[in-house]
Amino acid sequence: MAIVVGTDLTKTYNGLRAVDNINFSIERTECFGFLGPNGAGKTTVMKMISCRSPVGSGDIVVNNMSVKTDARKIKSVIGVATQEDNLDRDLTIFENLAIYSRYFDISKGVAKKRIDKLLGFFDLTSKRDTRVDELSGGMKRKLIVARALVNDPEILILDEPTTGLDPQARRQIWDTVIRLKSEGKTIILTTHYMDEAEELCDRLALMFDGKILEYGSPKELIEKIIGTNVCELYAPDKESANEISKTIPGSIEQVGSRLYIYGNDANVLRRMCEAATSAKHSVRRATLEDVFLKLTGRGLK
Ligand SMILES: Nc1ncnc2c1ncn2[C@@H]1O[C@H](COP(=O)(O)OP(=O)(O)OP(=O)(O)O)[C@@H](O)[C@H]1O
Repeated sequence: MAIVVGTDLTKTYNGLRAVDNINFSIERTECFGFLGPNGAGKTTVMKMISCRSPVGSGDIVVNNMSVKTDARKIKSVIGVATQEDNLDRDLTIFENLAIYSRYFDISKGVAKKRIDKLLGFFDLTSKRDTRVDELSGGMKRKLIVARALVNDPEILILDEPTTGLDPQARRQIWDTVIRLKSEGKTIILTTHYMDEAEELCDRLALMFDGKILEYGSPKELIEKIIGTNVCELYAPDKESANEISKTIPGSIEQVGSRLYIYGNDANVLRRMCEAATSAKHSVRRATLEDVFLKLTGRGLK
């Protein structure tokens, strides 16, 4: 059953259509991702879902309530881990969480129990009384996610949860998302990392220039738009890539001197490239990055 439904959603900033007539439906307890490059409109959608920015036109219904009329109630069922670090740097981890819990009128006793549980869950108990200033980037990010859970929301929004983190801290956030999902939370996340989207998301909306280009599970999207494999071919220059592309049948994308040749059978792809040119090439499994490249002519970065 859908828990969040966006219909004909548009948002314009000074004439710029940051979100351009999109439709989406997020199921209860799934992890749904908005994947797209910088400026695609992902954060703007998150702000509208969480009632932090009014919808331009169209509507979003959360738990059968419209963001236009029921913002207060919707805010009580959503937790938001924002992209920017807006923690209070002079306060400790515990104080940051305790202050936040007051916005939701949670009694001191309940808040303390919930915070202690969250600190355990996020492996931050030993840092309970440490000031935010003294935490690593990964710990701060975990604290931002923990803070989003203080009101025990049904829906957790994670806006670019791992941008700028090292691989180990990234993995910790991923494990946390997987655990929260298994506990029944609905998770909505934005990312421009295709590996993150593939690892965490049950379904995805691929966003570009304010629009949703495609919608589905990572596997469905890859199979539908690319197939199973990609041969990446490195021509000496753009002109020769152009010439080579004319001799290879099938679905091809060119970016400068590089050709991306799509197909299902790795051996067929390899033989096709070998027959066409002596230029260096390699065959690998298709990814969401390939899907983006094919749909937009550019990558996610
Ligand atoms: N408050 C604002 N005022 C004016 N323009 C805005 C505002 N917020 C976002 N925009 C513009 O809207 C577009 C979409 O921005 P948004 O932050 O939603 O994209 P994004 O996909 O989340 O990008 P990123 O990955 O960089 O966070 C961009 O062109 C951005 O400059």
